[in-house]
Amino acid sequence: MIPQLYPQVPHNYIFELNKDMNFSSAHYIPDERAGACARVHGHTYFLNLTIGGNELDELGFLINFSELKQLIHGRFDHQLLNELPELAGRIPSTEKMAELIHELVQSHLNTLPNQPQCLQVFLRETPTSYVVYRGAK
Ligand SMILES: Nc1nc2c(c(=O)[nH]1)N=C([C@H](O)[C@H](O)COP(=O)(O)OP(=O)(O)OP(=O)(O)O)CN2
Ligand SMILES: [Zn+2]
Repeated sequence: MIPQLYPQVPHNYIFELNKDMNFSSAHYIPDERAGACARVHGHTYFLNLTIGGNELDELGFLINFSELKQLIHGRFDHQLLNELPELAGRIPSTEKMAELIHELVQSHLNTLPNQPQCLQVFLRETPTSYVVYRGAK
């Protein structure tokens, strides 16, 4: 995996966990204003998740790294994003994907007794294009 630089998120949590992963997906932007992106094409997305919290679980984890990978890579890798039920009614832009990933991760974190928080989603779609999403305040 190519080392990435991504912005740091300010917070006061004792622990900050970061998980990097790639997933390869096809998509299209269903509007002629998107030009060539209106045709089905693929990306190897790079994702960095930043999770914060003050309490660990009985394993000493804020959240198991592999749970985060399963939650996102397991769902989006080698899929046509436009056809996924999670994307129903949403355009699979980088912005909307980052927002959805934040929702999926935070929903999972909300089930954990130690209540970690998803502080930042960094989603790179191409070598020259990325989005940072931090959720509603
Ligand atoms: N704000 C957004 N603009 C665009 C998105 C998007 O998700 N949000 N997506 C696309 C296309 O899907 C495309 O795959 C990526 O666009 P782009 O960065 O223009 O891709 P290039 O590799 O051609 O970029 P260059 O820097 O010109 O090489 C379009 N816009
Ligand atoms: Zn694209």
